[in-house]
Amino acid sequence: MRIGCPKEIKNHEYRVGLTPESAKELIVQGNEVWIQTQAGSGIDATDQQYVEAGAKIVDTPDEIFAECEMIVKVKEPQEAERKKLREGQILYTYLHLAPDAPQTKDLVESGVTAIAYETVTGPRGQLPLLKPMSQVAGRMSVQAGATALEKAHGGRGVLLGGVPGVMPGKVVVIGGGVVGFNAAQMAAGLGADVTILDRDPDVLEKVGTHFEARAATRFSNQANLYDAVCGADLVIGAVLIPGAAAPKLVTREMLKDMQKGAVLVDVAIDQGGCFETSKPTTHADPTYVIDDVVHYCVANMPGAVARTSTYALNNVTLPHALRIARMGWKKAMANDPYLAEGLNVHAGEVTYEAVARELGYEYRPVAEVLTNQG
Ligand SMILES: NC(=O)C1=CN([C@@H]2O[C@H](COP(=O)(O)OP(=O)(O)OC[C@H]3O[C@@H](n4cnc5c(N)ncnc54)[C@H](O)[C@@H]3O)[C@@H](O)[C@H]2O)C=CC1
Ligand SMILES: CC(=O)C(=O)O
Ligand SMILES: [Mg+2]
Repeated sequence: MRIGCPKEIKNHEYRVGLTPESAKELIVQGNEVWIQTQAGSGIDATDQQYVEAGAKIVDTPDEIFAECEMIVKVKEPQEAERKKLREGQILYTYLHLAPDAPQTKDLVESGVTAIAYETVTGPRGQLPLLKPMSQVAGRMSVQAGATALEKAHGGRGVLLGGVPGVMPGKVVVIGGGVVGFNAAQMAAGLGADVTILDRDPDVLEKVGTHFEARAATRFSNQANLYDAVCGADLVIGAVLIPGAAAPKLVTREMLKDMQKGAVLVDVAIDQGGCFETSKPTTHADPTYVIDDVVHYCVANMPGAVARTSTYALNNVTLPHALRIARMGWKKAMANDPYLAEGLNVHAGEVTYEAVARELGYEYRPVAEVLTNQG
């Protein structure tokens, strides 16, 4: 198979879909790999390293989108990239379609076969292709929140760990999954006063057992959320209903009762955000203030630590890429129901139920697509 990897074009996105090492694995298996010149510059991977791995360097994304059977990326295709997608082509990347009607429309109209990293599952229902980036974003969320809490950045002027004789900052983490767990680890490590809310009793048990006295756990209902959020210095939004738009758990109304200069970091922004007042921001201009509450809503947080993130991402995306290249996507999915969960759009139809429901498309189950000949 001819596989192409364009340079990412989202604001301050420095990751790359394929490292030179991953390109080499695909090439050793008999595939052709085309890399856009400078695609790896954000992680200091040179064109020469890709050439040594056996890849071909091409000048423009146009050549890649026109000639390659599978496109491997990191972020959802931007508008300019979507215009280049073709029927029958495989797009393998993060998509986050439920809150993104224009992207979904373009993918449907292009006829592309779009596999979303974030909805590929694992044997215990986990999201293994989302996990490493959630680990990164969870850890970064505390750094981002700590910076935003500084007075010069609009925050309350609170040091999360406090100092001897002064109370630490209060960190509230909504959602105790991968992002939430990693955020709590960082916050507790700094010595902050940490509370984790979730509505899944198993998650509450897991985080409660892990953190013991270093973090409190609370069931996520409206009363507990209100109480925790209004007393917080830093709130981290880390909820997920896989493939669906995030529920709005902190309303505009609640901001008025929050502390002046408190910070909301909405990691769930890629699924539309879990605070009513969230709107996507960029690394170039990451925060804005509403009702004296600082909002940080960067949708590609791991892009800022591109080196760590690219290698962590490639570790989990490459095995599936190798299988798709070896067998074709249909056979690879027929052999692996967890990969099949990743199919979001195929040949003009939406094949992921939560996305279809959210955006009003007819849902075409993947099983039907896979049994269809051709
Ligand atoms: N902004 C960024 O750069 C990045 C964003 N993310 C996003 O972060 C979000 C969280 O991802 P993960 O932690 O991997 O998901 P996860 O599935 O591991 O955890 C989500 C948790 O939210 C909980 N939850 C669901 N509804 C809830 C509610 N009403 N109240 C409290 N908890 C609730 C679930 O029980 C689960 O424990 C996703 O939207 C993901 O795409 C991930 C990586 C980077
Ligand atoms: C998961 C995601 O959206 C990211 O890593 O940018
Ligand atoms: Mg206020």
